[in-house]
Amino acid sequence: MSNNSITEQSGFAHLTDLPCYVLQCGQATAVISSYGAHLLSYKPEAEVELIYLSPEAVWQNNTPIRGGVPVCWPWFGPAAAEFNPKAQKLPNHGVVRTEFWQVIQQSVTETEVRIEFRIATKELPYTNAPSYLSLTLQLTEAALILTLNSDQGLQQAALHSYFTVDSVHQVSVSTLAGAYLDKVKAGERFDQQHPELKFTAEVDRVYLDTADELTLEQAKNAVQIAQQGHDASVLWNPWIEKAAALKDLPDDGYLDFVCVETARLSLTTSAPLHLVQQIRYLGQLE
Ligand SMILES: O=P(O)(O)OC[C@H]1O[C@H](O)[C@H](O)[C@@H](O)[C@@H]1O
Repeated sequence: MSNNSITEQSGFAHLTDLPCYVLQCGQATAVISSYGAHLLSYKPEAEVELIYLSPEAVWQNNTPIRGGVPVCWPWFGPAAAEFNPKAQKLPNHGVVRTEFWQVIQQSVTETEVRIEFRIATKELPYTNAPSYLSLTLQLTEAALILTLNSDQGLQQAALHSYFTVDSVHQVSVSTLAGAYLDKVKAGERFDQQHPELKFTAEVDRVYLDTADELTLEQAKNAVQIAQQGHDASVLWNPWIEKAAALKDLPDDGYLDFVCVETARLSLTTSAPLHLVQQIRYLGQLE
């Protein structure tokens, strides 16, 4: 008999009263909130946390949680004109980060623990919008898999994962190739020169046509990030000045995480969404 389980819990870390579900599969645990269907923690082993949550994150008053894995949908970043025909003031990264989602399925087996959240689209400011979004979290002993699904319609989406690191100065993400748009340089297009990206300044890059697998390596350990259904991966670290400007991040908080985001950003397709990010701990490095 396994001790695999799903348990409801009120609050996680300093986020008192936040409604959460704790999943356990063998030694692995994950914590996800129904607010934003927001993953807050993934520990493949008891003492190993892979996800960063800002100690200054808040969730009341329509604020998205800083850290974890925010779900960006149905647009990414500031809403493009296609999503915003009336040029309204719209939230960054869409509308589902600050909504409560419904749990529609839970299952616990010997090998996998799974929970599925769903949210129906409220009135969106544009036509040709999809009607729902669902997020499935699958936890096994070997990996955590997040999957976003929705029906047809114009939509962008991202699993905006914040990975915790010992020091941003000792992190690299590989294997990167091809073109990227550099949002730090007004979206200008560049070609990646090295297969590895190291963080030495603000990074906000949209890599187009990225590999299906990326590796986040730091001094002591490594994490594999496998993706499907994406047309881009976004790498982000706000660095010193932007971190200081973010109210819900400590000034030196930028040292403690990098974001590796699996995204679908195309504005020229209305195909149903199926976006997957799988996180696998590769363990201690020799
Ligand atoms: O502050 P947020 O709305 O959560 O956005 C945080 C960041 O998300 C993504 O990584 C974008 O590429 C960045 O431009 C943005 O600053």
